[in-house]
Amino acid sequence: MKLLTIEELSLHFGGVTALCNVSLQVNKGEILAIIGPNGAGKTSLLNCISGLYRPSAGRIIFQGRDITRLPPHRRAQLGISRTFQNIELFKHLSVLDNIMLGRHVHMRAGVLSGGLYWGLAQREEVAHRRRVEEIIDFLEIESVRQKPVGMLAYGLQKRVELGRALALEPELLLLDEPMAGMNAEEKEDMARFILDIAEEWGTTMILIEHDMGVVMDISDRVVVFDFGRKIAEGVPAEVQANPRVIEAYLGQQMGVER
Ligand SMILES: Nc1ncnc2c1ncn2[C@@H]1O[C@H](COP(=O)(O)OP(=O)(O)OP(=O)(O)O)[C@@H](O)[C@H]1O
Repeated sequence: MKLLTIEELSLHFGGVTALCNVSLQVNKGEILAIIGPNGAGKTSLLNCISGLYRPSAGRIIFQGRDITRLPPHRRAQLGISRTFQNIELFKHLSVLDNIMLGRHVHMRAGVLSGGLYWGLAQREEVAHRRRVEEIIDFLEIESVRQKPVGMLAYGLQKRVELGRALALEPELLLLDEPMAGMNAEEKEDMARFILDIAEEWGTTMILIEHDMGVVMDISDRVVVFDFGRKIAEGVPAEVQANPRVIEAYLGQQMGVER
């Protein structure tokens, strides 16, 4: 079953073509990896899906609904959540509070109604906290839950960012290089969490990743970008053996000049 359909998407920045006529489909429950050289358009695609960028042409259909013109917060309400290439957290706030912020789309009691109907606001707060605690347990960060995020090691901060994105209870989770800058052990942990999210919650994920070992291990399908165009897609083994992909990207990764 299709969760997301991208139809002939293009995105231009002045004379730069970030995306050119890209079409792809994402099935419900799958882990789709996006790979390609630097500047290929991978982050631009995620930005178009989350609503940060408005495409120059094309359509984005999520759960049968055209979301191309919806602002980011409406897409979040529909169940699209993301992490960023560079960690976007409030460094001085605790792990718990940062993840709690990810619940905002589910909060009904605003400041005013919270004051008027204190009971409702309090009940809501308790329910949200319970959910956040579950996520903290799931990500195995109980021991640092009260610590300011800025004090944590980089790998743990990345995990907190994943927690904030999960707090939205997304249908579709967009992960922009979730393992960038991590050591082997941290990468292994992150890979395990991604697989567990898919298994426990059935969350569909699109992930940008440069580490081919990780891509091969955890993704159901791989889409390859080069110069803003989709140049290949398929199951990991298929893509890895594709001569065009080897020329554009994998050869480069293995130290072969383009
Ligand atoms: N906000 C922007 N303004 C101008 N140009 C941009 C902007 N965002 C992206 N681009 C350009 O669009 C092209 C695609 O960039 P994008 O960041 O999507 O590539 P990428 O595949 O994610 O690269 P990387 O692996 O380095 O993150 C690049 O040429 C980039 O310079």
